[in-house]
Amino acid sequence: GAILPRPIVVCLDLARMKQMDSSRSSSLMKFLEDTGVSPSEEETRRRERIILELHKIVMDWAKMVAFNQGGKPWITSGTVLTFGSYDLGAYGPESDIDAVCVGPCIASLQHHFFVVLRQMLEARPEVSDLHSIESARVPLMRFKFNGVSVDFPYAQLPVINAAELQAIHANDPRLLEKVDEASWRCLSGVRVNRQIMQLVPNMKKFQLLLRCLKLWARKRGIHCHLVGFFAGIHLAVLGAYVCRRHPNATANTLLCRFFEIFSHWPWPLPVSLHEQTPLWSPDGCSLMPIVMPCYPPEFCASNVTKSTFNKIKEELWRGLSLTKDTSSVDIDWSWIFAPFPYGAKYKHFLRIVLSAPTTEELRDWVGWVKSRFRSLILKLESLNIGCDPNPSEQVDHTIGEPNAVFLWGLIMYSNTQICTTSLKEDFMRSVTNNIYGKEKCAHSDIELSVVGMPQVPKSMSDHPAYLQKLPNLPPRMLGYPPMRQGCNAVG
Ligand SMILES: Nc1ncnc2c1ncn2[C@@H]1O[C@H](COP(=O)(O)OP(=O)(O)OP(=O)(O)O)[C@@H](O)[C@H]1O
Ligand SMILES: [Mg+2]
Repeated sequence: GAILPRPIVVCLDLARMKQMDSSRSSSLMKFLEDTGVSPSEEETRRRERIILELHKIVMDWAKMVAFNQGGKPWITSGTVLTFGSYDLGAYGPESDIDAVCVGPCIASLQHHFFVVLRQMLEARPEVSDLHSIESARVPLMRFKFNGVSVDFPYAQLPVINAAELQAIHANDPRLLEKVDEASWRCLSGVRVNRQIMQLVPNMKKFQLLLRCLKLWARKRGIHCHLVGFFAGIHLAVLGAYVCRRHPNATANTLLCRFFEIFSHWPWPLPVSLHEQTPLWSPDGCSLMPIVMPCYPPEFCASNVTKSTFNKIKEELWRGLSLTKDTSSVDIDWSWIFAPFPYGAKYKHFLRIVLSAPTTEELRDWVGWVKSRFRSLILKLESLNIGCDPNPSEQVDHTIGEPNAVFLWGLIMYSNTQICTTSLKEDFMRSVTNNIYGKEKCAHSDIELSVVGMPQVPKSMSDHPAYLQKLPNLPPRMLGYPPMRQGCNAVG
C-alpha cells in the first residue's frame, strides 16, 4: 500500500498509545476496586468520627490537667493532628490511623499523657488493646478505637493554648526549636505530609499511585520497615517523585514510570523532592537513601541491608519487565500484584518462633524482638548468607503457648553451615541489650531453626500457575548469584 507521510504515522501512533494508556488505566482502577484497597464511604466516615472523638477527649484532658494544677481550664487546649497514610488519603482497610496528640506545656509526657490520658482512654467503651510504648524513638500509645488501630504519639508544645497555636505555627521553625526531641519528631511527620501534599501536582493521581505502590509492596513482601523493606513514608516520597516528574500522566503511566525510574536509579544517590540533601546519614540509610521534604532535610529512617536491598531491586526489575511492553493493550494486573512465591523461590528457611505465657506478653515481646531483627539479618549476611525476611507472621497451633512464627527465605552463597545455637546466642545479645521492661519479657522465648519446604505453611508454598508465565530476568537483575544446589543447612 501507499506509504503514509511520517507525521501522520506519528500522530496515529500517538493516538493509539494514548488510547492504550487510558484503557490500561481504567483496568488498573477496576483492579484496585475489586481488590478492595480503597476504603468504602462508610469506612471513611468511621475514621472521621474516630478523629473527632479523639479530639474531644484530648480537649477534655487538657482542661482537666489545667484544672488539677489550679489553672483556668478555658484558656488551655490540646488537639489531634493526623499524619501517615490516613492524612495523605492513601490508606487501605488494614492501615492504622496515625494521629499526634498535641498538648500544652503543662501536660507532661510521663504523667499526664501516659497515665492520665491513658486512664481516660481506657474508660471509653470504644477503646481496646491499649498499650504504651514508652521506649520507642517516638513514645506513643497504641490502641484500637472502634476496631481501627490508632498510633498516638505525643507532642508537647511550649504554650498553654496548644490547639490554637498549632493551627497557625505548626511549621514555624522558631516554635519547633523549643519543643523536645520526641515532640519534634512526631510533628515532623505532620510537616512532611503537608510538604508532600504541596509538592505533588495532582493529589488524586498521587493517592492512586501510592495505593498501587502499597499494594504492590505488601503483596511482594517488601512493605515492612522493621525488617529492612519500605515504610509507608518511603513509598510516599518515591510516588511523589514520579508524580512531579510526570504531572500529566495517567495512573498506568505513573506506575510504569515508577518501575522505570527506580529500577534504573543510581543508588546510593538520594531520592529527594527538593534540591537539598541532609548533611549526615544515620545507620541503615546508606544503601537506599530517601529524603523527607522538610526543613532541615532528613533521611527517612531505614533498616535496609544488602539482602533486602537486593530483593527490592529484584522486585523493581520484575515490575519493569511486566509493565514495559507498551504494545499490548491489556495488562493482567494480578501478575504485577501477585503474592510473592516464597515456597517456589527458596529451599531453606530460617524459622523464628517467639513465644510468651500470655498474649499481652507476646505482643510486647514480638514488638521488641522485631525492632532487633536487623541485627539478625546482618549476622546472617556476615556469614555469607542472604535472607529474605518475609514480614508476615504465622501462628503454630501445635505449640501450647501464644506464639508468632516468622519464616525467612535463605540464600546460601557458599556451602555455609548455619549453627542455629550460636546464631541464637548472638541474636540474644542484641535482644537483651538495653531491653526495656526486662521483667516483662522474662518468660518469653525465641527459637531458631532451619527448615525446608515441607514445614512451610501451605499459604507460602503455593505456586500459582501464572507465575510460570513470568519473563526470565537476567541474573544481573536478580541482584545475587543463583542459589547453589546441595548447600548444607543445619537446623
Ligand atoms: N522510617 C521512617 N522514617 C521517617 N518517618 C517515619 C518512618 N516510618 C514512619 N514514619 C512516620 O510515621 C508516619 C506513619 O507511619 P506508618 O508506618 O503508619 O506509615 P503509613 O504511611 O501511615 O502507612 P500504613 O498505611 O501502612 O499505615 C509516616 O507518615 C512518617 O511520618
Ligand atoms: Mg499509618
